[in-house]
Amino acid sequence: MTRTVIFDLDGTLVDSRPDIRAALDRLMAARGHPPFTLEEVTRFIGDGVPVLIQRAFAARGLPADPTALPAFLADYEKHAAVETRPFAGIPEVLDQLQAAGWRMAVCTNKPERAARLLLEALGLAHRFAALGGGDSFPVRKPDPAHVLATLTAAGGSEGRAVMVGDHHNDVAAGAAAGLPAIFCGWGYGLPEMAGDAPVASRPAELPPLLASTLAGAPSTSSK
Ligand SMILES: O=C(O)COP(=O)(O)O
Ligand SMILES: [Mg+2]
Repeated sequence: MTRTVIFDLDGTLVDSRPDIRAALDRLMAARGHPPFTLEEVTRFIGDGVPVLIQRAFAARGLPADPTALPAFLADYEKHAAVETRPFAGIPEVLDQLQAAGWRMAVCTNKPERAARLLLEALGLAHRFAALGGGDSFPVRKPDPAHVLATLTAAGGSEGRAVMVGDHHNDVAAGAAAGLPAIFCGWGYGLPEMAGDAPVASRPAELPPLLASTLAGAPSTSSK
């Protein structure tokens, strides 16, 4: 029976911070505000673009602006793959997992259209059986329904799936969905966000860790 790995996107498969930061800085510059540091932007990422914008505006003491989200997205979608690249080792890991028969999906809080454009620009889109974006379903991570809907769309089954991500939202959504999770130490999350999840410190550790994590997980499905 097929095994499925559900990957988070930002901070897990791709280092998207430079282009998120650039689009955010253009948004702020248009309002007469200075750019953010990479560290500031790192803390804004993880809960989707609407929250990213809220955090950026709050950091500059700006009131909410309903025009900011569509302006950011229109700009970011055009420039999502200028500097964004897969983390070193990720393409090889995807090759290995595919060869080992793993089905792969992406469950990201990034809006679906931007995520799809980015994966296509990087030549990675064809790898994934499903893409669940931050606006694909009525809920998003840490809500487990986001993970489960992505798993269903990929044709996977709950007892044979693992969630892989770099943020507390990924670990929490996986756990609440009944899926074991692996925390990616190379991403944007703080180390304590791993909780009890096993930690991969670099992408090459993922294939063996995925196999052992799934083997050690209680089976919740006979499908
Ligand atoms: O868009 C975000 O804030 C985070 O996206 P991710 O879920 O792929 O990490
Ligand atoms: Mg992430």
